[in-house]
Amino acid sequence: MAEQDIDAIIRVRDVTVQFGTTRVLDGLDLDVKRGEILGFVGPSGAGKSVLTRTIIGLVPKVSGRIEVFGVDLDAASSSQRRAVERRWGILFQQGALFSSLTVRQNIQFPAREYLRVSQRLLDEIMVAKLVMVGLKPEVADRYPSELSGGMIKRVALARALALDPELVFLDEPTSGLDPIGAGDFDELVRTLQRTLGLTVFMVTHDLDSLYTACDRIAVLGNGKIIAAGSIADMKASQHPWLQQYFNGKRARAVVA
Ligand SMILES: Nc1ncnc2c1ncn2[C@@H]1O[C@H](COP(=O)(O)OP(=O)(O)OP(=O)(O)O)[C@@H](O)[C@H]1O
Repeated sequence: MAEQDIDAIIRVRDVTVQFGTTRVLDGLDLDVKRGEILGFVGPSGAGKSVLTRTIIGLVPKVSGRIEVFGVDLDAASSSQRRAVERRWGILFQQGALFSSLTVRQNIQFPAREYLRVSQRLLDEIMVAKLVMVGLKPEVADRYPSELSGGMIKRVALARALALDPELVFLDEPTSGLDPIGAGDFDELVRTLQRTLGLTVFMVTHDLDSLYTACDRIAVLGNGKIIAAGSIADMKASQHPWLQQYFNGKRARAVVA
């Protein structure tokens, strides 16, 4: 086995997904390496969320193979699958929090599902995670409707971190935040990734996030990865979508 394969926390091979006759992913290959923040971009509707949901097993694939932590999730037993799920955390784009649950209940949700521990320990874990994402323990008994957009994202991140994951999926984590809030969130993700040694798979449209938070970028187009590499690689690409995205007006605003 090649060394880069050993370091791939997520390995996607020849994956095809379609809905009815519409093929969204078409023989897609992608590696996410241990300890990196991979920014996953592409045109709206290209299938970024579909790939994320396919990796975590929420969308069935027509063909192909996906390994997470070296485990082929199709071949895994339910207990092996649960063991893998226990090692990842997810921040979904929509419905980031359960609106009928308090912050405390939201953050404790995964722990209740996967751990058999006392309420006291659950509360300790919850407070530790709130502090980790820069929130005060006092927000624990508020409902999502009583929080700002930035606080909701932070609570959702705290919930994603509840089980001390090694891998985190973030689906457009900065969408809906103002540029300062988004910048703060990027910095938080970067800091947590460094201190906790996380591997992060981040779907984003946010050019600032790609510049400041991501180690590597993969671009989805026509159901496949059309480019993967550094910002410099993206800017040097002759692909029309990459040219427009990384060298267009908005890109210049970011680097100016
Ligand atoms: N459950 C589903 N049933 C049918 N079609 C679906 C389903 N989920 C996604 N699609 C279709 O798959 C395509 C890719 O959707 P997806 O949400 O992954 O795009 P995306 O790249 O994440 O877009 P955006 O950047 O706008 O969030 C879209 O055409 C979408 O309508």
